[in-house]
Amino acid sequence: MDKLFVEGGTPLHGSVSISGAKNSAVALLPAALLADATIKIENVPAISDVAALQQMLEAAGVFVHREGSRVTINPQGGRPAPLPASQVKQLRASYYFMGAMLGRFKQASLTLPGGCDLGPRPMDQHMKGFEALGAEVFTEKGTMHIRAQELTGARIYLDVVSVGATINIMLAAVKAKGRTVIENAAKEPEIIDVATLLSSMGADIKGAGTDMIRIEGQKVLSGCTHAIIPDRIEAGTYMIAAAAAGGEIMLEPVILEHVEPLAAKLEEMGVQVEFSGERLRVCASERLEPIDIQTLVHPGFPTDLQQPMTALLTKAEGTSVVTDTIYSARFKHIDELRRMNARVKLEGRSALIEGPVKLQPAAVQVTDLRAGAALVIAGLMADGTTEIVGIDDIDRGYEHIEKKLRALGARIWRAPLTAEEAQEVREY
Ligand SMILES: CC(=O)N[C@H]1[C@@H](OP(=O)(O)OP(=O)(O)OC[C@H]2O[C@@H](n3ccc(=O)[nH]c3=O)[C@H](O)[C@@H]2O)O[C@H](CO)[C@@H](O)[C@@H]1O
Ligand SMILES: C=C(OP(=O)(O)O)C(=O)O
Repeated sequence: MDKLFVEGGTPLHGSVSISGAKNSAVALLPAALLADATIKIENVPAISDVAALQQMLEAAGVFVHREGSRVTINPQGGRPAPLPASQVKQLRASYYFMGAMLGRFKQASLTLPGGCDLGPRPMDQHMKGFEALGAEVFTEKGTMHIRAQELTGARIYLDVVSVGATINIMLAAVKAKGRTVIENAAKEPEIIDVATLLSSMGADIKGAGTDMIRIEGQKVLSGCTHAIIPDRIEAGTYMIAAAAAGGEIMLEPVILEHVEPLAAKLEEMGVQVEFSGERLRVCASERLEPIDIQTLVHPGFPTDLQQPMTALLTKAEGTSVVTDTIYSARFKHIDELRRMNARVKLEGRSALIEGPVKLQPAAVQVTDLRAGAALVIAGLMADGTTEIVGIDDIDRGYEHIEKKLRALGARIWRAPLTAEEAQEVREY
């Protein structure tokens, strides 16, 4: 276990290269189980969520080889073996093994997945989808079991717009008999990315990226090569970091439409954002206007950037209101920001952030992945050295965060925790 030190006060300058999207990668690796031949996935981020998924695939008898950012997966030796609970609990996306194993083996057994603690994260819509396809779902001693004699296409209306349920149902439905229609589907770019991989494998999927997805099931899916889209949340985090620390940075590659909701909000604050092809330039402003933000399903403002934005808004000149309509309790970072002198009031699902304040360095604890990003950004703004523990959560989703920030001129470094500190983080 490590901790991060961030010495604030240095503006960011230079270029940062954006890795492949975490939320695509974590679905694409399990999706490879569905193929009858080798799948090559390019632009795979070097993050601990991916490492855990690799171990889970290997536990299921699948050959996985990583070379640089390319991962080769040969799923032919795959079997519906129980997956190691310690890895399953490490991340939310372990749940994609349910859809992928159900599609491939007509059965799956999994302990409840982990991931960020953002308030209740039920999986009823995933189960509703699996049951509609003909599976029986039951839980025994904390393990979920899903079994089907045969999977048959069905019309499935999602009561809640869910990224995970949409992808999980797609994974099972590509191997079901006949046509599946997912109504009120989520429209996030990562869903299109998963559909692109499955289509390259020979699946027949129409409408990914709209709220109605139609899938004609196939008996056999072939091998292919697929490159993951750039991570819009990682890109967004560096955009916010530049606005917070000051300076001017270039990000590449970035897909304009994917970061548009954030770019629009930063521009409202007075930050300059310019696109040229897949390059994006962010130029900070001395004076930042306060803004209101509501997180929404795509193409609305992404909840995953709500926490980093809260940190930035402590610098705006006036009161900003951030409302998270997706997660009721995605505010655990607020207490840590308050330790750094932030003035934030919580009212239900909204945070009222009063600015501008000069953030002070403190010893702070990461409570979840994007809370970690928020604390790094706060550290870049603070007058002195901030010490951040619990950074395993940051490593779940950001490839070499301190190296990328250092290359932009930030003073940030990593050091091992003492035995006592490690114990405190475990007990937190
Ligand atoms: C690995 C991954 O891709 N994680 C992302 C994914 O999480 P995840 O797929 O878990 O998020 P969902 O889109 O499913 O959740 C959205 C909302 O629906 C609710 N819900 C979800 C499923 C369900 O069966 N029942 C239900 O009520 C959730 O509690 C939440 O309030 O999308 C979230 C919303 O963009 C992002 O914050 C996460 O980064
Ligand atoms: C909430 C997130 O991740 P997960 O769903 O994996 O917990 C995130 O990426 O911000």
